[in-house]
Amino acid sequence: MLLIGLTGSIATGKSTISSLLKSSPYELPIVDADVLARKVVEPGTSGYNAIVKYFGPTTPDLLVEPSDSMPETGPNGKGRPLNRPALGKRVFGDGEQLQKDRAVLNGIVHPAVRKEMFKMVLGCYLRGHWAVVLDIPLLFESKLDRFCGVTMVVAVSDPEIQMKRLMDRDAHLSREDAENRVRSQTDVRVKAQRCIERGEGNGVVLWNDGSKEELEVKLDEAMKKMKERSPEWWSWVLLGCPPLAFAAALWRLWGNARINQRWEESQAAAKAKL
Ligand SMILES: CC(C)(COP(=O)(O)OP(=O)(O)OC[C@H]1O[C@@H](n2cnc3c(N)ncnc32)[C@H](O)[C@@H]1O)[C@@H](O)C(=O)NCCC(=O)NCCS
Ligand SMILES: Nc1ncnc2c1ncn2[C@@H]1O[C@H](COP(=O)(O)OP(=O)(O)OP(=O)(O)O)[C@@H](O)[C@H]1O
Repeated sequence: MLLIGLTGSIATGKSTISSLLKSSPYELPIVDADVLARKVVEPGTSGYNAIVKYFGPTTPDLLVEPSDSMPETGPNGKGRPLNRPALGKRVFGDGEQLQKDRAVLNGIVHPAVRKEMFKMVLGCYLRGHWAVVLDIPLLFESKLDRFCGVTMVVAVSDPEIQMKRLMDRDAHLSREDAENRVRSQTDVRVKAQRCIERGEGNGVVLWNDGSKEELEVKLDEAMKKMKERSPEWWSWVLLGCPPLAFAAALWRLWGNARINQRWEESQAAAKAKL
């Protein structure tokens, strides 16, 4: 089964692409890291408890305010849900403390997300899907690209377009909040370059500065090429022969480790030149 790692930066169009891939003619299963990241911090989970313990004492508005519709102990007695915009203010940006707090939050959320992802991917493999889309904003940062047959980066070349789409969609964010969120991630053009350097067939960049219709056409071309390289019969062969599937996965891991080593060396060489 082909793992398609879909990434980009905030508001560059990942969800737009994943909803296209979910529907006809592709009808691919989607594993959405943002959705899982919400699930693993619901009241009562160990993720929720760890966040409340670490951030609670210094973040007075960490939980949703009690109200007529929100009891003090939460809707099911397990605590009130996290106030996500408040937690976002606490961790997004590039100050030292913000980076430290973000690393703590990532350390709580990411392992739980990876566990859920693994279960979902296994389910897709057992159902005989030829491919599954892993929609992961921090695909490269969390090194999950190692497991992907193809990485797909949705990027915009003009930062102003990204900022405008983010602020139009999330009207509650001030410009400063929006900039802090963008700055909390690797620049999307760097992700696009990294994707290109994976080479033909291993990396696809979808530039999304134009209209949604243009994006759809680009996606269609990319998916046609991908399907040619990874035909459906191959996923049935792998399903019928788990040792072969295991060997193919190891081969992929090794190939990706080499790709990533080349990228890190080129980044180090570029830094040394400065
Ligand atoms: C800080 C939180 C509570 C803010 O929640 P909010 O509902 O406002 O935003 P949401 O979760 O929808 O994220 C929106 C976008 O922000 C970006 N983002 C989220 N978390 C991070 C992070 N740790 N680092 C950089 N960018 C991030 C992603 O592009 C994401 O698509 C939330 O983003 C969070 O729990 N983040 C840590 C977990 C994480 O890394 N999630 C990303 C996928 S695993
Ligand atoms: N080509 C486009 N033209 C106009 N608007 C677009 C285009 N592509 C995406 N958008 C809009 O931009 C906003 C951000 O897109 P989307 O939600 O797909 O981004 P995302 O990368 O999934 O964001 P996040 O990282 O926050 O989950 C949405 O409101 C979407 O409708």
